[in-house]
Parts: sequence; structure tokens; C-alpha cells
Amino acid sequence: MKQADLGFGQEEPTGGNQLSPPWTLIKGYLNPAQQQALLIESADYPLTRPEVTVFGKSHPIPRSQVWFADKGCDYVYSGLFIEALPWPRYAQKLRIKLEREFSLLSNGVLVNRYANGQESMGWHSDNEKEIEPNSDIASVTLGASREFFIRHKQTKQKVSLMLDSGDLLIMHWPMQQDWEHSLPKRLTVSQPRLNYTFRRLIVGFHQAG
Ligand SMILES: O=C(O)CCC(=O)C(=O)O
Ligand SMILES: [Fe+2]
Repeated sequence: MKQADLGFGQEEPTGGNQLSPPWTLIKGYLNPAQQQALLIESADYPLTRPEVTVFGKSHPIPRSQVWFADKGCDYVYSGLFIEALPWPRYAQKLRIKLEREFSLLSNGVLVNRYANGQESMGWHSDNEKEIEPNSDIASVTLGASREFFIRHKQTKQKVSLMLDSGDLLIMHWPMQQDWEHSLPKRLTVSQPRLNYTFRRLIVGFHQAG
């Protein structure tokens, strides 16, 4: 005889071994007009390609970047001090949209531009000291589709996500403690990709006394 369910629901696991996945992927979050507005705006961003020192040798990073943020939200990223520049119009609109729709509070956005599939980002976590505890990081992609990897620091479990233009990936706190991510080279990609990561920093972290 079939046993009563009593409203407990199905016993099959609902997927994965995570209680709640540490990230949420929302495909097509931005419509084509919103994507276009940001892409046009980005042509005027003062992107730079800072030099980093690896094993005593200095190299330019394999992408270009800029940091827009509120006053008092300077950032030390990959060991480089980056000063906050004022928010451009559409980057600011996107920040407010994320706040309204996901209660995702941010006070800065790091914009990375990958000119083509030769440009990349190595394995890392966004776990700088100035990131506000309990804050989520929202990543929005525009332009070329690229594969994005997420890897667990202990188990080495690896997940691949294809990020297409307009997609939103929310990396939930405390994902950065246990997982790393990377954007590998893809030599078949010839078009540029732009990525915005909205972050919440502790205000005044780098201000003296
Ligand atoms: O370009 C991406 O999708 C990732 C960017 C990233 O991981 C970062 O800016 O820390
Ligand atoms: Fe990152």
C-alpha cells in the first residue's frame, strides 16, 4: 500500500550536495537595450592595464580594468591600490537595479575588459580584507560568451558555467572562503568581453586614522 505523504513532499534530493548553492546564475538578466547602453558607455571608461609582480618579475595583467566606487571605497586588488573613480550613468543604474531586485548593496564595481580570448583571469577568490562580511558579489557579463570556472578549495570539485552577454552571476557570501574562480583563455574567441563585479567594501578601509 502506498504510504501517506502527509505533505512532507518527495524524498528525492533536489540536487547537489550543497544545502543552498553558493551562487545563482540568471541567464539574460539584461535586455539587449540595457546591454547596448553599457557597451556604448564603456567605450569611454579609463581602462588601464596595471603591472603586477610575480616571482619578482613585473608583467601587465592580461586584461584591462577600472574601479568605480563611492568616496572612501578605494580597493587593493591583486596587491595593487586602485583609487575609486566616480560612477558612470549606466553602471550606476545597474547598481541600483541590483539593489532594488536582489537587495544587493554595493559601493563599487570592478570592470574588466578582455579584448579577446587571449585575455584571461587566473584562479583567485574575491576575499580582500576590505570586502564587507556577509556581502554578495554580483557579476554581469556583456559581449563575447566565455567559460567561467568555479573550483572548491579543498575538494577541488570544479564547475563550468558559460557566461553569455546579459547574464548575471551572484556569488553569495561566504562563497569566496571556500571556492575560487577563473576565466581561462579561449583562443577561438576573437570578440571582446566586458565584466562588471559589484562589490561592497568597508567604507574608509584605506583612509588614514
Ligand atoms: O570576468 C569575470 O567573469 C570574472 C572577473 C573576476 O573574477 C574579478 O573581477 O574578480
Ligand atoms: Fe573574481
